[in-house]
Amino acid sequence: MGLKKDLVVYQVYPRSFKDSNDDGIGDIKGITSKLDYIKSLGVDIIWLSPVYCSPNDDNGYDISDYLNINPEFGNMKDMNKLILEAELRGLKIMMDLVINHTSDEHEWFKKSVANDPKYKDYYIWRDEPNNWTSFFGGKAWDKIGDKYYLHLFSKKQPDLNWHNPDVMEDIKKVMSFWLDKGIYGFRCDVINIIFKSSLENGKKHLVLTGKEHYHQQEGMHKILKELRRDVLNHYDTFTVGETVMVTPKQANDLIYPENEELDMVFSFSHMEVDQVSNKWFKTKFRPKKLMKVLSMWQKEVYWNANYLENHDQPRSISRFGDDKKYHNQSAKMLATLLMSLKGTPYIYQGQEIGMTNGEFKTMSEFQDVETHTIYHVAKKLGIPKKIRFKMMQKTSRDNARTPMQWNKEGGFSKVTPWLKQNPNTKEINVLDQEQDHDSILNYYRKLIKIRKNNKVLRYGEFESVLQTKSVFIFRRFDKKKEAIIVLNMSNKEQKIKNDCEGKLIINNIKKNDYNCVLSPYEARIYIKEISND
Ligand SMILES: O=C(CO)[C@@H](O)[C@H](O)[C@H](O)CO[C@H]1O[C@H](CO)[C@@H](O)[C@H](O)[C@H]1O
Ligand SMILES: [Ca+2]
Repeated sequence: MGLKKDLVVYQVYPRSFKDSNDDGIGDIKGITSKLDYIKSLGVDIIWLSPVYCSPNDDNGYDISDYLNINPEFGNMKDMNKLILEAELRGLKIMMDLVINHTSDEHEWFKKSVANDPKYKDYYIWRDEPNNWTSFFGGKAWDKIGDKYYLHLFSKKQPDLNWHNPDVMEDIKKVMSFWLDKGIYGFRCDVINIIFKSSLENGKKHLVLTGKEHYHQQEGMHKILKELRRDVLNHYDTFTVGETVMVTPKQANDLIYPENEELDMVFSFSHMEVDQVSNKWFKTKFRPKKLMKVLSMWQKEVYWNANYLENHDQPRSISRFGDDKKYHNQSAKMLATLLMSLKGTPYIYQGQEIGMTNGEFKTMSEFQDVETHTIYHVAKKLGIPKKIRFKMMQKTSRDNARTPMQWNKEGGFSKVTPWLKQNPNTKEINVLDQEQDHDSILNYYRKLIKIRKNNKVLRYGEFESVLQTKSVFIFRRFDKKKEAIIVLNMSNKEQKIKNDCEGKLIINNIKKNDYNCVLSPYEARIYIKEISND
């Protein structure tokens, strides 16, 4: 995979990044206007969440035309300019490939409903639904005319029928279209559920009844091999799969080079350390659980796609850190963790300045389809109003989607944004942090530079050294060098047995003496030569 392993990815959620035409919605010209900022972070690839035509039932993850740009975000000319201007700055663009489903307003679905001979089997139709349930809660089937169609997400996101070779051919054309435009690769949305082996009833579960019939099926591997052989291998590409409920073994099956499928996958185990049974039932965060899960994936998986945030998860500082008293220290501690793990690091917009969860006061302030459908399910389950609203405040994906905070006033748009801006933009914003040498933003820049200048942090093996209730120490090593990463993941001072050896190359708390007492959320990286005598 060569140099791909060196690259750092920055995820942009276009709707919330930068509005260039004062309609309160982020757009492509807005992203182009911030390319110098993105470049200044030291990242190499921009992952763009969907910018294709979409009725926005699921904010673009419901695509009605794969070959055209959502007018809310601009047009193809704007997109070509973004690709060109990025290239001029040595930045690559990765698109979101959403091929488990389309929008119900996509031509293919309209023709399928109309029983057009070519398209009638582009989707999954049945006379009677089975008992499968949707990722967004509720049943996974809806009726049009006398037939039911499957939708594992919202009812406006009908699943494509991947048993149909015409679907494969059309998706190959979509991928080639964008690669011919100079796109560097794809983040493949829920790619390990696209092949439904059978439509039998599933074993009943609180969430995702039926998953055994579509999760990680053999047919999926065949599809990925064909897309690799017939499209991706004809270009220099980078692919990462979003693979829900994946195990380390299943991840390796998808990414081992000899399998010719994907370069890496996003797993979810570390995103489930503060919940019971599903993401809506949150529990107290115990750092040791995160240490354990991350260490297991570091040890068992060929190459990891490391992330702590994305557009579907609440902000990491509000989950795993302290977004008040120790905002600066804990954001930097989490940054040190992310950039020191073995694998490709993904930074989500706003994470580099320590953006926190949103400040939603009423359900009407939430825009996310999943938040509203789950709130409805919680109501039907008899969960009291106050509790179910608190659940949404903690778990809603909108926590990650509040407008990017460019300055004290916000700076995302001159008009009221599509989603409530977090008033703490007064304290947490790019402009202030640009000018503050000790800011989270400048700490991320230092970390990314250190990772680029230290091969051991990019390719070194991983070994966990210490995991206590609060302290995580691990090492990265190769034949010549060793890096020791020391993290206090708690808001209390912690003592570690012995002083760390080697040269201290970065730390997040200014002190006179870096001894074996770690301040709250303290982080350190030491590097030392390995002597072979
Ligand atoms: O976050 C999730 C799992 O905990 C789910 O909400 C999410 O639906 C799942 O991970 C799949 O996400 C992807 O596909 C969805 C359907 O396209 C889209 O809503 C998400 O934004 C996307 O990341
Ligand atoms: Ca706009």
